[in-house]
Amino acid sequence: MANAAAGFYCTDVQIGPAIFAKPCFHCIFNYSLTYCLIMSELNAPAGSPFFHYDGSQLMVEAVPVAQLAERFGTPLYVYSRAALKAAWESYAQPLTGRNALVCFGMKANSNLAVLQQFAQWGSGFDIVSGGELARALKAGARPETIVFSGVGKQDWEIRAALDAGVKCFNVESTDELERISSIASGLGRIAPVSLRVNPDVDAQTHPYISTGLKDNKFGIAIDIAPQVYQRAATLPGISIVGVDCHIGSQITQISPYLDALERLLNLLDTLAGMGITVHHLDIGGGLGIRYQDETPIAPATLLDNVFAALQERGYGQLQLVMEPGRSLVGNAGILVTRVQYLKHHESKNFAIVDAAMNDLLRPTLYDAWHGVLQVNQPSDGTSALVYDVVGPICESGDWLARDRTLSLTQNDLLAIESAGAYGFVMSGQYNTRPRSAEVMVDGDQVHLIRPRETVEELFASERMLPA
Ligand SMILES: Cc1ncc(COP(=O)(O)O)c(C=O)c1O
Ligand SMILES: N[C@@H](CCCC[NH3+])C(=O)O
Repeated sequence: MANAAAGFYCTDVQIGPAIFAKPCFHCIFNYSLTYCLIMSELNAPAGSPFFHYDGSQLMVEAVPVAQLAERFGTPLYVYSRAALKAAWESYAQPLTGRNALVCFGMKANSNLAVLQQFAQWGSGFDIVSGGELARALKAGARPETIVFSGVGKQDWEIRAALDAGVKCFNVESTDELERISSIASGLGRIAPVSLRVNPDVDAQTHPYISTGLKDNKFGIAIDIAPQVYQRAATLPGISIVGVDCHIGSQITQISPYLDALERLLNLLDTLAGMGITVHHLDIGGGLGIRYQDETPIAPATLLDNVFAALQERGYGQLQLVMEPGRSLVGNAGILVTRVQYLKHHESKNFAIVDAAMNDLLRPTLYDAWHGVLQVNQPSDGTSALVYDVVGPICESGDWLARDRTLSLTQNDLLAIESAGAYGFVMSGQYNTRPRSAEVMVDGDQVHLIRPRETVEELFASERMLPA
């Protein structure tokens, strides 16, 4: 691999589309090309080329994390642009030359700068609200690459999506279908529609993020899908363009995808028998990432299987749409936090940090495991203890990590790994805590992509009663 210091770039070697717009910091750190690509494909958290140690200092690309914490304060979300790009390429490369559209499931991370990068790389977007539509458009999304999912689309959101000219509505109920038709007809429009089918498949993930079982609120039961399509075909404001499903999130087995696909292909057969044909098949998002020791499925593996099944069943001409969220951003971000106090109870040691459940809700909500790194690895032999890393919020559920062996003193910095997906977007202001800042690192460049909220901003729009 070329040496960046000598003025060569990764784009000089044959790795498909250029992953790096800047000199390749992988090379600077003397990683091999194979290593870079394997790490990118596995989307590995710390230890990846994007978040790595230079001596005892944790770096994001070419920037020391401690420097970012000094400059912007903590808690702080930090994203690596190169990690985003590598994750994007893990989909884009296997899709080269294929009839496919990746629509980033932007609920995972909707910062405008993040959306802007994906839009520039050619991504479409999966949205679930009028707010997400506005964000996507602001960030440069092309409306014809936007699919609109969600069980509760409101009239104004349907109108906004029609006005924008989205690719399609992923319709999740018969009531919604009727409403979209009536709004579209009222506007003299035809709404492009794909039914989100609930295939009753167990995604083998956390129950809160499983969406394709018949007891989940999502989609239209596959048993009744043919009759709903039949109804759709008769409605004045509807044009049928696709079939859609999304069975859940943080999926690490391929079998649920293939089971769902099999059911969708059977449905396509039934529809064809009814004279209904579609332009695209949307298999949703859901690919998992490595938080701890999971073995995620590489997008290329899933795609090879999906395209093989489509060919075999005679649907090779369909456009394949995907809606990945977490796997595009999850391991491209960390949450940096500073230790405030250390506290030792008889049976527990607590590291009380300045980030909390309002900043990263996943541990509280799902018992989720996130890696914890010391931003400066101690060299002075500070003795390690087993800590619960907890926040300042008045809830016992306010924890970020449990039972971690760390060598800590007050004011040390920690990095919570795999925080790029469902991190900032799920943050709140509980306990009147301003939401954190977000920065994006690009090689040795640092961009503040969302300043920290101020306390005053938190209640600036509130009104007191007359005295
Ligand atoms: C309809 C839909 N599409 C895409 C996604 C993105 O999923 P993930 O982040 O698991 O890839 C979600 C969230 O689970 C979703 O609900
Ligand atoms: N918020 C979830 C994922 C939800 C997926 C949305 N359908 C998580 O943090 O894992």
